Amino acid sequence: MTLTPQSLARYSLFIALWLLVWRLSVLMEYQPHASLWFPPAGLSFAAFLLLGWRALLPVFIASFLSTLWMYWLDSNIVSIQQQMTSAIWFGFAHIIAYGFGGTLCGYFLQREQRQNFPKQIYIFLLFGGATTLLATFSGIIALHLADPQLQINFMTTWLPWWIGDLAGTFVMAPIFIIVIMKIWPQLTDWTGIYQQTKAPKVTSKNQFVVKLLVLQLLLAVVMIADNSLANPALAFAVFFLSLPQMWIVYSESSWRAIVSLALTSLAIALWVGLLGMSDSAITYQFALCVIAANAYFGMAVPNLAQQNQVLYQQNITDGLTGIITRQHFIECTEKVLKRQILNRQPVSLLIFDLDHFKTINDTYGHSIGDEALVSAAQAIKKLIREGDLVGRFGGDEFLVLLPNQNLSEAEATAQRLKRDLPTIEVNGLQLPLTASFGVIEFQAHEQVQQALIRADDALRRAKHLGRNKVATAP
Ligand SMILES: Nc1nc2c(ncn2[C@@H]2O[C@H](COP(=O)(O)OP(=O)(O)OP(=O)(O)O)[C@@H](O)[C@H]2O)c(=O)[nH]1
Repeated sequence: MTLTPQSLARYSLFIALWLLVWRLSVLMEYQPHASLWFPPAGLSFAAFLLLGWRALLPVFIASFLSTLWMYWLDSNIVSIQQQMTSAIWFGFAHIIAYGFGGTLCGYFLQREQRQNFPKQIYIFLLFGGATTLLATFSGIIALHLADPQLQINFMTTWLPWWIGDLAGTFVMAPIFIIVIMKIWPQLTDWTGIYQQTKAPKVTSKNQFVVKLLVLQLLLAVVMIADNSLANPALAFAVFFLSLPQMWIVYSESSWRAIVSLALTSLAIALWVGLLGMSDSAITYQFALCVIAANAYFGMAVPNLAQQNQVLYQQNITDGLTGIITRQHFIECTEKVLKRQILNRQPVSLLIFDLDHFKTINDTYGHSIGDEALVSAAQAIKKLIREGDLVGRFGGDEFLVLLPNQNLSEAEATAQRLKRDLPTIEVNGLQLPLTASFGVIEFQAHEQVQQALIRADDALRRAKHLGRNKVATAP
């Protein structure tokens, strides 16, 4: 790693941000060694996730300085040597857990990029949960090593510690990932994760603010009720927050959903601090983690819907010619038939096959053959009416559905298409395409498959008649 003035400035900015976030968290300490909400955990996790081992030193320095800052804020006088020892132990405990968990999480997330968004979410949640748990244990061990005289009740310490780190990581790491990408814009590999989580439709800022207000109002009602009515079960009403949060997830961009989660988590911490509700703090933080995890899975839904749409389009479109596939043509035909039967209108079907197409392939090569197929499909698309349908039957055979045309009208259409088939240019030579056509009109209650068989018979007759002909079936 070469340290340029620019990278030095970036690392310094990161350390300053870490300390600022840390200061905000310790304001919400509700139990010795446990912040109600510990966003620096999210920042360290995000840093290792994106920067890998390059985050080791800056995270260590930030954690080291925060311990010294804590001693400075604390009125207890502790020797400088003791302060340094604690700072080193805490720094190590922090970087071991977050370095290991965050870097591994980053590795697995990058492997999954652009492929499976729900899988990326559970990788994030799994590693986030395990890393914060590891950080809790390594932190408590560091606490003991830093001052063996300190009486720590492990059983009452680990859960509030873990849940604070967990909330800080689950809720804040996604925001910090974006912040870190702003500090290190060259981390472009990661922008894909956010691009693919964009909701298809984004509402106005005002609508978003209204949703945020509803969320905050509901939180205020729960908090005040929990504080004023002597019923501990009321704290569980905080799970209702998942309703407005999911409303935001489904109707806003992922960025807004993430911002809303961060604001809610900050508001919960502030309310608990303001009303002195440390007894229910854990319930609120657990609820927040569950709401955040749900919200991330919810974000995958618009993304999956978009992917589905793309797959559906690929499924119904012929890759070469861009017209619809045989299967989709049949499905559309079934729908048209139902409508036309109701309206008592005729429907006709053409099937045509390019003449001596094999010779084109054999003489000029498959790419010229492909070009001929594309030209034929595009030309037919232009020659038919808006309500007509053209599809590829397979190979060099095409289908055209003609609603509101009876057999003689459809025959005339086939003659017109035959006449106007395109000419392709090969090595400066003009090569006119010709085709043979089979035409039928749907009979009452006739199934599409039966109609296709009749049209194919007519096509074969057109071929036998010498090609470049139109044959009809009665
Ligand atoms: N280039 C290209 N060729 C294809 C494609 N699909 C099928 N073919 C070829 O199209 C040819 C179809 O030939 P046929 O319809 O059996 O016969 P033909 O030479 O057109 O003769 P007639 O239909 O009897 O006039 C075969 O040589 C296939 O290999 C494709 O997507 N691209």
